[in-house]
Amino acid sequence: MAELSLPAPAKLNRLLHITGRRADGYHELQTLFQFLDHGDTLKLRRREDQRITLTPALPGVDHETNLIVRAARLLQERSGCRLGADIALTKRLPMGGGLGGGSSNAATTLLGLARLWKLSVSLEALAELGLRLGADVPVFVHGHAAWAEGIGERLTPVELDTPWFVIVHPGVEIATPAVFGASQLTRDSLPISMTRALQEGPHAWRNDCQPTVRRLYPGVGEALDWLSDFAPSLLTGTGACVFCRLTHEDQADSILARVDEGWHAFKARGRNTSPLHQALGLPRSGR
Ligand SMILES: C[C@@](CO)(OP(=O)(O)O)[C@H](O)COP(=O)(O)OP(=O)(O)OC[C@H]1O[C@@H](n2ccc(N)nc2=O)[C@H](O)[C@@H]1O
Ligand SMILES: Nc1ncnc2c1ncn2[C@@H]1O[C@H](COP(=O)(O)OP(=O)(O)O)[C@@H](O)[C@H]1O
Repeated sequence: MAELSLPAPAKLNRLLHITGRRADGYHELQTLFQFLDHGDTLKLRRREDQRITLTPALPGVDHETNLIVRAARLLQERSGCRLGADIALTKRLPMGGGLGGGSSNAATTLLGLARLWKLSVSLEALAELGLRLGADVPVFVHGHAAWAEGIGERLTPVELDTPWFVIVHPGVEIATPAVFGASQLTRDSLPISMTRALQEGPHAWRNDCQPTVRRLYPGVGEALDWLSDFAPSLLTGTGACVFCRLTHEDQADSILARVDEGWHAFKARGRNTSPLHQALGLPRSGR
């Protein structure tokens, strides 16, 4: 096998609490991650030399800083592998949208190249490597919906409801550090147990970044208000995407038919097993 075509799915933060701030400035979170059956696609082709090529380039992202290239290089270094890859990216996820597209691209690169280069490396080791690229990478590597703590790397697999979602990107770019650096951000939510969060259920779930993001980016507030007329809506991650949960696909279709022109919107189904793991035929992660 010299070529693989693999999904890099989006994630949603179905709940996100900020419970503290570490000495290094990173924030302690409690969050529920779930995947969507919508995302980017990576085509990976093995090279016999060590070059990593990527097409097309992403606007505003240098080749060497692209998370796909960084993930490939880390894996070469960690494994001592002398092979390379030509990588073609079909980008569907908005960048900086809170859907974890960059992190998911990195995870797909790690798992895909490990397969293509026939490396014997555990998911645990790949997740550790991935964490160096971003706090969200480990959940994409492990591939199961999860309750996450720490900065998002301490994962407990969970089974969540798998409704339809409508996801709206209000055309606003949000840099994660800008939200985490905001003085008004709530950083002292009381930690709750995973059991309690799951018992309370989706109607009680909130995102602690939402009030700050609303204040800093009025366009996100407009999208939240608009979507909330159809169903309860939340911000994912630090935004800019907002989403609502629906029982039937036709409800999603009727919302999509009314979306504002300046907004990008799509429907997707929640998935507790990552489409990446399904495509690779991996058994459910044992953690
Ligand atoms: C908030 C979350 C929730 O899923 O999602 P996004 O909205 O970015 O997708 C993530 O934890 C984001 O993870 P990720 O996007 O990988 O962030 P990183 O690259 O590790 O961090 C970017 C910057 O955000 C801040 N940061 C990030 C994570 C965290 N727990 N505390 C932080 O303070 C730091 O300033 C860091 O330098
Ligand atoms: N392959 C990649 N895909 C998306 N973004 C990338 C990639 N490589 C680097 N980045 C950078 O990471 C930032 C965060 O991207 P992304 O993961 O899509 O958003 P978020 O963290 O909000 O979910 C982008 O704005 C971009 O500068």
